[in-house]
Amino acid sequence: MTKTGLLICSNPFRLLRIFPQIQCHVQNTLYVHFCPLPVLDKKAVRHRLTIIDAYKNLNIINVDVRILLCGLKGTLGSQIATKRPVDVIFYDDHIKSEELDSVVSSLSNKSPDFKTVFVQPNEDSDSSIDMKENTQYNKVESKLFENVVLGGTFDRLHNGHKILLSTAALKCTKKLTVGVTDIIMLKSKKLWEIIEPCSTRISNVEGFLKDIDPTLEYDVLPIYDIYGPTIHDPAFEMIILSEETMKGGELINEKRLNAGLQPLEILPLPLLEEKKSTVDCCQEEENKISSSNYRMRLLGTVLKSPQPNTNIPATPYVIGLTGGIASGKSSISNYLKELGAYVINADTLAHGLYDINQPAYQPIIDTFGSAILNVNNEVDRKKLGAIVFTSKDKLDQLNQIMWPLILQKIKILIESVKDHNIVVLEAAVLLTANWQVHCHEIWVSIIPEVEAIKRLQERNHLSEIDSRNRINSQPLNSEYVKNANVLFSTLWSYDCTRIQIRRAWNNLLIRVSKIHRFQ
Ligand SMILES: CC(C)(COP(=O)(O)OP(=O)(O)OC[C@H]1O[C@@H](n2cnc3c(N)ncnc32)[C@H](O)[C@@H]1O)[C@@H](O)C(=O)NCCC(=O)NCCS
Ligand SMILES: Nc1ncnc2c1ncn2[C@@H]1O[C@H](COP(=O)(O)OP(=O)(O)OP(=O)(O)O)[C@@H](O)[C@H]1O
Repeated sequence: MTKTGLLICSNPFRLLRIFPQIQCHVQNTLYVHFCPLPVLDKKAVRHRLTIIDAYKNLNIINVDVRILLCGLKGTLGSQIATKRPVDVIFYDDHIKSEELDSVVSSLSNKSPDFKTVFVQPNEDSDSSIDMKENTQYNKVESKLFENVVLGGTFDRLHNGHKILLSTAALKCTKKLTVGVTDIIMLKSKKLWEIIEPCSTRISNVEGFLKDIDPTLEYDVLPIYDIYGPTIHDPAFEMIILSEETMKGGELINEKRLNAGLQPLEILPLPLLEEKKSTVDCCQEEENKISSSNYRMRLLGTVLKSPQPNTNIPATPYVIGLTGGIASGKSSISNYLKELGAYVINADTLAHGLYDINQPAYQPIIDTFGSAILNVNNEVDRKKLGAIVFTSKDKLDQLNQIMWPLILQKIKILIESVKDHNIVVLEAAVLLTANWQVHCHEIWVSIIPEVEAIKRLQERNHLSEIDSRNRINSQPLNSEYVKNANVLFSTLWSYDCTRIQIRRAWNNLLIRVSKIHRFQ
């Protein structure tokens, strides 16, 4: 298995018959270079369109495919400068030996021990229509523009993004501007908390573009509204949009006209559909290839590797499960219990401490007065909640009494666990109380604030204001996510929650068994 491959292909229409032959030999990146095609004839235009079909059908390979544009554009200069060093050069049976030699010598970034490997397409027939021409794209005429612009979020660059960017680069002859949405524009998106930082997305877009076509000038910049620079710059001539963002294109042109600028020519591209797998995939995923689907698939996986915690015993392995109010922690720990974990619930421990004769009883009366008792002289948690969730000082006072007592109970319980390897410590206050130091890893559940309010109104019969007060007494989702080794969201169906938990549990068992093997 090699990290990076370069496939020299004689004809874009043969790609799909060649890919299966080489996918098992490449681990990370596969560059594709087409031997130069005649420029500006009808066939060349069709070949350009084939890029769309190629990326569309390449989901089968789990590698980062990058189709180099120099062969298609006829702009091959003296060098093919890939960002990553090429370990293997594959070439098909129509590539002449002098063409192979020419590409090998013009490839500037090769591993010292690179190899060349001949690939025979899958079947013997020499059909050149392996990828059916997509009539949808035949409307795209061959007109080229000096200055092209497009925008997007570009989280975790996928084939849909690659089509947009490649089409823009193919239509462009001088400067390509890409607006990348800043995080402030994204807070209504699904799982926005794990969208890559804007700087990472910018550098990924720039890196991809420079890789596929180093001959153009690029300006990849953050944007803070849907317009970015499009409404001020007279130089822009064309904008590439996906079907979903057509409305944005119309708004841009309205503003341009109002500012006395030429409207942009609009090239809309259809969204790429994605076939859903029936296992290990939430049915709520979107039918198109999308970054939100990618983010959903990260739920239950390790987002950040846990660092060994040598301050606590290796066994039992303690997972701190936390997240905002009503984020589904109890549902998650119930399922983890079914899977074999020992669950400690900090809320339940706290409740027990309020009983008459238990250590919190008297300090609570001393601090909050006997008005918080009910007719049976028991602590009325509803009354206490109404006081502490509307006053930060009061909540701090309660925490100062309760947290050391709860922690004492937690430690005793963890020490007493004999017949379980994995303990789940469920606590909304895990991070604020600094109890993560008693855990080996942190698992976090998040839901959007509107959903938390809805659940608190339904489950706890709280008013919207009381719900907000409770939410505001806890860290923001983004704060929880920063600390998460594994992330869940219970925003969708119970089935979807279970898929995430099974994924996390299966991975956890592998991690834990490795740790125990090395002891
Ligand atoms: C204030 C109290 C009496 C309200 O009791 P009530 O039965 O209405 O709520 P319950 O205990 O089930 O808590 C529900 C949720 O409120 C949130 N919450 C509870 N305590 C806190 C706190 N100190 N800070 C922030 N959020 C909290 C959590 O999301 C919790 O899951 C109770 O929550 C409490 O004793 N809190 C202080 C002790 C504590 O920190 N417990 C939480 C351990 S995770
Ligand atoms: N897909 C889902 N997975 C889990 N819980 C869900 C889901 N959909 C809705 N819920 C509901 O969300 C509510 C909150 O769940 P749960 O009680 O597990 O949250 P919690 O984080 O433990 O709350 P608290 O912070 O109050 O202890 C419950 O009423 C639960 O039924």
